[in-house]
Amino acid sequence: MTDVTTRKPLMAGNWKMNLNHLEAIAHTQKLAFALNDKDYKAVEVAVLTPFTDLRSVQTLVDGDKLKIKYGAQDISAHDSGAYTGEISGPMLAKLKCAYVVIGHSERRQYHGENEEIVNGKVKAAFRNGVVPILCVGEGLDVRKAGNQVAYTLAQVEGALDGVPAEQVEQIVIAYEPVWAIGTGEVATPEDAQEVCGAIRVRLAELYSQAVADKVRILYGGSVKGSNAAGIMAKPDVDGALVGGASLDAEEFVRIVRYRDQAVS
Ligand SMILES: O=C(CO)COP(=O)(O)O
Repeated sequence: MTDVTTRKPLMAGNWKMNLNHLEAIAHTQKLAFALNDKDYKAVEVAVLTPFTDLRSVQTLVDGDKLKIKYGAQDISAHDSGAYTGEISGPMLAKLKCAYVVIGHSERRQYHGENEEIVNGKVKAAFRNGVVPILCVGEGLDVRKAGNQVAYTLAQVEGALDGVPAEQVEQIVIAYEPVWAIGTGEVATPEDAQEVCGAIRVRLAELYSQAVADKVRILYGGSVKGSNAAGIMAKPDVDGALVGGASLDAEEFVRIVRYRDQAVS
């Protein structure tokens, strides 16, 4: 049994490598102008920006007391030192980042991030008080072979190795089937529920039902205003990690307001 009442839905926009710091300010202002207290009461809203945008977004959010949360798209496993080009947990914490995306499929694919690296980054985020949004999900070959559940659960277990229950209960896990990212190919609500539900069952086995009930599990992959309600209707889907559609303020607001849409 899952306890949906304790999990506030999270709609997080992963901007990927889009929007410079000036565009980031304009875009965040647009979102803030469109969203109201009713939205924030029902849903937590976050933007996950390129590193170069974070200081600008922080200044805007602090100055205007916005309720939008923000975070980064990657973190170093190390807290300081000779790691040219990397950004550390203490740096993100200083910018008051609420979240950091870890193990996105694009980083696994283009930057060779394996389970060990992802695990180190999850630990670095918790060490510095930044909540990881851990991305997992299978490619098309795994899906075609019908192994999506086993594959994704192995990623979850690898990423959480040695992470204590009191941290795990705060984590956000995003199930993003790689074949549905940026392709317009959305997993059906049933596909999303199958894997999100299996992740929760495994968390209950690894930790406890109480921990599993607290973890928010998002779906990601071609989420739009028109399909968000159907995905959100599933009991183990607690939000969405939105790529392309998060760059369009009106569309992202439609996703935040998924409750207004008919479940198709
Ligand atoms: O990768 C994603 C979010 O992290 C999903 O991207 P799209 O919404 O563009 O498919």
